[in-house]
Amino acid sequence: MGLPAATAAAPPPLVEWDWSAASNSTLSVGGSPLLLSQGTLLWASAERACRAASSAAPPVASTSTFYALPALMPADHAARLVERLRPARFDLRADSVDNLPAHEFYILTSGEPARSATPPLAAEEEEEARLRARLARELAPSLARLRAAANAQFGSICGGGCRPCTALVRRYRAAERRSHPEHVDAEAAVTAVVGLTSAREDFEGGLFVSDTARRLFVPLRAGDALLHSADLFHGVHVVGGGERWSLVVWFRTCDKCSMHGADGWFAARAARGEPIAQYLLGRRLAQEHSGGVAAGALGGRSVQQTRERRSRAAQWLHAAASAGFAPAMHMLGRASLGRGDVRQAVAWLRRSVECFSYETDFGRPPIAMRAAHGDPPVHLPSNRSLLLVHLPSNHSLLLVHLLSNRSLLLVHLPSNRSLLLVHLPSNRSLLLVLLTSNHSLLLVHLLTSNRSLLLVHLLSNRSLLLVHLPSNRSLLLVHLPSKRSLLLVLLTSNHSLLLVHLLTSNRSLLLVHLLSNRSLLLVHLPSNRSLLLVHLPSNRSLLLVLLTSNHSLLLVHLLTSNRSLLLVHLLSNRSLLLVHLPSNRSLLLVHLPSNRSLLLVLLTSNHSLLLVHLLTSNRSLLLVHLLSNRSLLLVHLPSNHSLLLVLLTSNHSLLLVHLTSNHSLLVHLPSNHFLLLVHLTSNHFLLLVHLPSNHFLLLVHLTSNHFLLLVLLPSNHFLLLVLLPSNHFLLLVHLTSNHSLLLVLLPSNHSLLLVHLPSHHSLSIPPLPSRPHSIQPLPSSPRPPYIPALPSRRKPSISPHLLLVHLPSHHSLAPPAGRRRARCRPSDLARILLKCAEFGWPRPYDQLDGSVLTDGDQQAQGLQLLRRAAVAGHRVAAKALGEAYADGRWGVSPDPRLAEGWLACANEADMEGHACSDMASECHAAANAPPLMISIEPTAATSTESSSAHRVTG
Ligand SMILES: O=C(O)CCC(=O)C(=O)O
Ligand SMILES: [Fe+2]
Repeated sequence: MGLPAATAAAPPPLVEWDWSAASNSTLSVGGSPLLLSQGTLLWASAERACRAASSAAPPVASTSTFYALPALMPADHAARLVERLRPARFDLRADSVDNLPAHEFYILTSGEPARSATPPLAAEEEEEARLRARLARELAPSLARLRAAANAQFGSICGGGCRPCTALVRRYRAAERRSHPEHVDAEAAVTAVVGLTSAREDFEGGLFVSDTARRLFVPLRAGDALLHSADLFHGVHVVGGGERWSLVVWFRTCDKCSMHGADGWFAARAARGEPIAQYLLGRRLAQEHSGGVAAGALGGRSVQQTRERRSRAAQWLHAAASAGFAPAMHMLGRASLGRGDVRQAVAWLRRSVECFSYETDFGRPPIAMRAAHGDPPVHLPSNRSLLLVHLPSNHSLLLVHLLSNRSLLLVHLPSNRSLLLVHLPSNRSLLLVLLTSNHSLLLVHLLTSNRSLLLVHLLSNRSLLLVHLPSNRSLLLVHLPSKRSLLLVLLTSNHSLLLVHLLTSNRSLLLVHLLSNRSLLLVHLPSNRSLLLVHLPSNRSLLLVLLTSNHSLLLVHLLTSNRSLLLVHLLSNRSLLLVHLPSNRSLLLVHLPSNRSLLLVLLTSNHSLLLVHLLTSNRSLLLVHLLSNRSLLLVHLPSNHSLLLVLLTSNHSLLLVHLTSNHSLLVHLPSNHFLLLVHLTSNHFLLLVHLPSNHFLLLVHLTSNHFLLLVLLPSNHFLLLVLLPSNHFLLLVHLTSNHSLLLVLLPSNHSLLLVHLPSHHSLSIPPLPSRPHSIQPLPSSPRPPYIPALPSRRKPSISPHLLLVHLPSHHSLAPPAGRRRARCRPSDLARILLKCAEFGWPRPYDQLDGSVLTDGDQQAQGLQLLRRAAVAGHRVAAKALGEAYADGRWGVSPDPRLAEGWLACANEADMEGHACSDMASECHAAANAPPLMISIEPTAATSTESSSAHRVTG
């Protein structure tokens, strides 16, 4: 499969920055001294294997300088800031670095207390505004010290004009976010990071700097700060437990918080051949042409100028990539993806991952894009949770997520759009949700810790079937058909059975109670409120009580042990009672009350008992038959023609059949306490649960589209799950008692995917035989440096604990290139994306950048998705739309004004990070316009960046 993750080296060790060589200096700020410890990161030449053969000379080495400011802020101020923010709502917007929820709280934007990012209730909004203002006040002395240091140490960047424009608090903790992949802060002139909790005390790891060969952790304690410029490649990784909080301050220049004067300081270094500077320059040019930092100049730029900037951006990025600089390769990959060139994108992104010397999340390509290229994408985040996505050729989607706490989340979306979701949390409970294409819902929740089982089945006819099997082995079954009758069966741990059938249509009630001593209690309350009660105690005598609405009482007690008969009849109203005891000792009893219901009891010579109760008012029929072998047969046929049948055989097993007018339910409970439940709904769904006495659970679900779901949970906590949809796709998940996971996937193309993940935490994806790479120059780039095929540079590290085998039908480990391509059309991907969008998955367009859809015959949908994403504040989408209108790609007519409008939206997002949601309303008019039909009312040109977006109509 040749996954990038498979070829990545081992996770980086926790190496700390060595400050012993740092040169210290002191700055006086407001009369008090500020200690500065200088660190230097040397960008050594990239490994030869990562460099292009065409770049003969090794790249120019360069350095990135940064400063540690010990105790910049008093530690108790840092602690107070954390405490104030603990109850606050953190922003979960997609992070611009890794697209995952950011978990950050903005205090300042544009140098002022930030506005709320998401519109909350007014009262909450006000409270947040007060909190921000208060934090801004409290932070002012620390920000002043940082500002002085930034202007003093980075004078060539700031020109003395740097001011704190953005301040935000980030939080890293379990179940939220543990890391922030490597990046440069390209949109800040200078950055300061202040630790709010202490490395080594509150957490391990934390902030690190990287030269792509290794990560060096900078152990900031609460109150310590790190000051750096855009050429510092850095990230965060918190190892193990613990909580890290940090204050991030982005400095920009002049009163308007722009990048004026601070955006080109690396140009000369780029020209000298420093890859990091070439990368920054390429990035910034790319940003500018798409409405990036130099927004002010955008209004006046022609489409031709935009093209030129893009081509220059590509040239610089190619230069850095040729020198083996992995982040530049990553950016070129993203650019290829934006153009819909999936193959080229994969080549670049794969290379960017390989050119790191350690395992990192940086550059991990979007999941679906990798799937489109034919690789079952495996995502292994640094917290060692496992995300596996398999997109077989039939476009069904299988997603398995195994979290570090060993809980398992499995989502299967077959091509017929039914959805299967299995969640197996670490406490070994199982949650299974199946939403088929006809919108019926199956939900199984199995809490293995106490072994209780909850099963909810909501059929498309809106009838509801609920089975609850708690740990004490009692069984509760509720069936609520669409006609609102209710069937409830309770089988308690002492093996007594309670069955309640409430037909709401006529409101008659049937209740059967089979006690643990195996006596039977039966109560029938028809709509006319007469009461029929049959009690068959364990000594096999029969007690029958009938209390009609007219208060007459009929009581029959038949003691079979001595065969004596006791009969009491109290007729309050002239109803008729008839008792017949023939010579063969059979007994016939007929009761015809004034309401003309009929009660008939027949005790034949072989001592079997037949009881018929026909309530003529609603014509429902109740029949009890106690055969000589002492089995009991009970038939209830209510007026709605549903049929309820209970048979208690001589071996005390119970057979219960409920056949409603829609042909639905059958339950069999044999004497050895096996439970067999078959549910056959009118739309031919079949649900079968088998629970043998040794607590194995077998569940089979066969929907009308021939989808088969089978779950087997043996008593030793093994879990076996087999899923066979109509397209012959087989999924088998086996979770053994030692908590290791075995997953077998056999798609319709007969390829086999097997993942074995043992219980201990060591997890790695084994590599597969390396395939030759062929990275082609980007078509849009004017004579870009050519990067030839490279040999795999590292020896794969095979973990003995993980077995991953992918065996396609022709038994080779990698399908031939032609076939791979055949499966990898962007239009396949488009279908998947549309499907995701249909299910309302969170921001599918984020994963795909939306733009893959704009390839081929689905441009209109692609544009619509991009538009939706842009309106939601997604700057990549706004950028892509802007570029589309600038170039006239994806079938849109070139339109400089629209291009400008969308790029301005993207730019606003770039500038403020969180301003997209506000821009959403400004972009709204443009966004709601039907695709390809947008026109602009002619207006006088204005200089404001985003005003054109307001003017869009149609
Ligand atoms: O949290 C940190 O220490 C740094 C975060 C960071 O690098 C950023 O937000 O750009
Ligand atoms: Fe950063």
